[in-house]
Amino acid sequence: MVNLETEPSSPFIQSQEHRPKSSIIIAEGIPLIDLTPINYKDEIITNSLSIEGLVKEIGKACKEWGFFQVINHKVPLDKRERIEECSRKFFGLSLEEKVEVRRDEVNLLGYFEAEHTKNVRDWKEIYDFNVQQPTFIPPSDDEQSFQFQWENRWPHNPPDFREACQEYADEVEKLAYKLMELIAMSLGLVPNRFRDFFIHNTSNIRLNHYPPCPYPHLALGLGRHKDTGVLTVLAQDDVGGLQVKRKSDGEWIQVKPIFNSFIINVGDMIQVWSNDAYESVEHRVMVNSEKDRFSIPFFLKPALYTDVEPLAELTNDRNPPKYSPINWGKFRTARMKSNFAKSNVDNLQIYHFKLSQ
Ligand SMILES: O=C(O)CCC(=O)C(=O)O
Ligand SMILES: [Fe+2]
Repeated sequence: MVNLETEPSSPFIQSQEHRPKSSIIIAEGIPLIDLTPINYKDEIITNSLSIEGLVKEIGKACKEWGFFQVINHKVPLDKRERIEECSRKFFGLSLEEKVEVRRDEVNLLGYFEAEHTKNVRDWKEIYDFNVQQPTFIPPSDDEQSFQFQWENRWPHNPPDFREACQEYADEVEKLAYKLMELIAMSLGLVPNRFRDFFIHNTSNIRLNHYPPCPYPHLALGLGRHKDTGVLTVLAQDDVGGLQVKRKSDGEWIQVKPIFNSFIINVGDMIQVWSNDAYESVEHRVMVNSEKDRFSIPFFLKPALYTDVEPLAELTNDRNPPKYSPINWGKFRTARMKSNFAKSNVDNLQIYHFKLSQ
């Protein structure tokens, strides 16, 4: 095991300003939203009084926090427990077995134990799979001759791993689409405004394992970052450690685990579509010296060929578009290339597409 106290050059060590403080703020926390009013089978939500209230709550949470928690979301608990169990079993395997499905330079799906965020190594191991298979790959153009591969790598153990992952993915994806309808309505758009962007989606699920760390004052499970996609639906266990940067004052606020709830956050692409009405907010994960922590984010992402730009309905002469179009496939490829290696250049961010006003 690495000793961070005696190895000041260890890749895990956060610079002074990014180390977690010993006093943590739990405060009021992010808004808690009850989704009971949405009765989703397959039909699009129809407007009613209770839905109007829900839409307002969601709009306010997206504006003020970029984060909220939901309960009564209809994702069956047994499916969530099944994937959580499979995740524990998979990470409990020997390293030799896990690296059989390890990520490589052309296919970034599978197991990985050496992720860096902002050039500092995270105290965690992960497993990624794509929700839609096969992933639709648009033909490459001259600018982008490099193509990543997108095939899931399923481990043999535990034997029901693949089934548990796919079953859970179906359920959590439905919830994400319902939330996108509510978010569309909160922006004054028709509920299905975003639907077409996801026909060939590149959404993925990540299993995160944060082992106990003897140096929680020096390292982070996951360094500060914003999610690049559209929307994240996160299942965290009861250990806690996720912190969100509060927009009002920049303080790091701990997100209290609530049994059978999901944490939802706005990603960079909603920020662009909404022309900054809803901003993607920084978050990070603290480690602790005693307990393993597990979490499972679902990242809703558009098709690779999507050009993401401020929506026409949300811009006008007084509020002109703040971004030039961002091609999701190119953006993602640039990010994935930079994720792989430690580098000193800042990776591609949406602010690089900001138009000067
Ligand atoms: O583990 C968590 O609570 C958060 C994970 C996260 O932010 C991410 O994987 O992007
Ligand atoms: Fe994140």
